[in-house]
Amino acid sequence: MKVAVLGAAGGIGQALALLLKTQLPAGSDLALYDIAPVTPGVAVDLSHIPTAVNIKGFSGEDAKPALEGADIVLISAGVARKPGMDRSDLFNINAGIVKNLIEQVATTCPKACIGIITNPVNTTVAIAAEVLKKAGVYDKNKLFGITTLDIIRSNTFVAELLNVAPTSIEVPVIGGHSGVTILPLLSQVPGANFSAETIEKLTSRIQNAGTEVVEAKAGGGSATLSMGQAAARFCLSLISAMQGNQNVIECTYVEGEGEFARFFAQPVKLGKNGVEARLPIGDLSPFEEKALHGMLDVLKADITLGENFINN
Ligand SMILES: NC(=O)C1=CN([C@@H]2O[C@H](COP(=O)(O)OP(=O)(O)OC[C@H]3O[C@@H](n4cnc5c(N)ncnc54)[C@H](O)[C@@H]3O)[C@@H](O)[C@H]2O)C=CC1
Ligand SMILES: O=C([O-])CC(=O)C(=O)O
Repeated sequence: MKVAVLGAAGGIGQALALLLKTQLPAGSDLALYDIAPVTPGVAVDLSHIPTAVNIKGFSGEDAKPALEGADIVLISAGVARKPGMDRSDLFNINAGIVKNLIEQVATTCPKACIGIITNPVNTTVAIAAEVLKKAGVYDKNKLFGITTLDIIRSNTFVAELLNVAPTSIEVPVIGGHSGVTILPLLSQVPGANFSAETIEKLTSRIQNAGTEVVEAKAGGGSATLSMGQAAARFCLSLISAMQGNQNVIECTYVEGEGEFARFFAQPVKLGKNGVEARLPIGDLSPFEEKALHGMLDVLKADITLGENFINN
């Protein structure tokens, strides 16, 4: 199994690389790529950790040496938010970065599963899909927007309120990955009978948790360590499913049947070739129904922006 991390010298990339170096199955290969010249050094640094994971670092304009033979490609290359910015403000720079990297994926490892972390995820995933389609290698079961951070945040905040172990909670989060498009399904959490007021406040906190970190870091970036953990969880789930484990389920932003929007975060069953089945979102409370229908214009516009970036 080979995993390539693109953007590996960044805040997320380094945290993710550390977690993968220590948690990938024995015998795995881990390739780190970033335009920053420090990247081979990040790999040398991590190579001193005694795990059976082979690690190599690559820098410069060419991502292909890192991508050769990759089974999974995780992309966090790009710029992060500063206070006062919205995720959509990152589009101008990050759209081109994702386009360029996905073009290299399409020619070097077209069968790899791809996890997009770079914001705005609602849009960058659409960009990736259109680039892969143009290259004739798009497989909608192998392209994921990584929304796991929304899930782990929800788990943490709900566990705090219920005063239970954080690891005992699993909140499904559907929609997309920005503002109102992030919809935690709190009504589906067993044992959580929150009041309407608590649900409203908690939903809003989860939707704005990225901003909570951006403001707390006061100009020094956005969530990196929790995102590293979230991406590592997603990657390890995917690997587990690719290796034949059954019933590996994660919420992730994928192209589905288009019932709500072309791309939509929902629970999926992962398997040997990426998405094995898209699972129903289940019963929604009236509050969640309203929020779901309220988000769709925003989500669809985010997706169209990405599609037009490649096709117009
Ligand atoms: N999906 C999610 O839930 C989350 C997404 N993010 C997003 O992840 C992205 C990365 O965030 P951080 O790691 O904090 O930023 P960072 O600035 O610490 O790291 C980004 C890295 O990308 C590299 N890079 C820039 N252009 C590149 C290119 N053309 N090719 C290769 N590498 C390139 C930079 O050299 C840098 O090392 C941002 O867009 C951020 O908004 C952040 C948190 C959560
Ligand atoms: O808020 C940001 O800019 C980074 C992000 O996506 C998150 O922390 O959820």
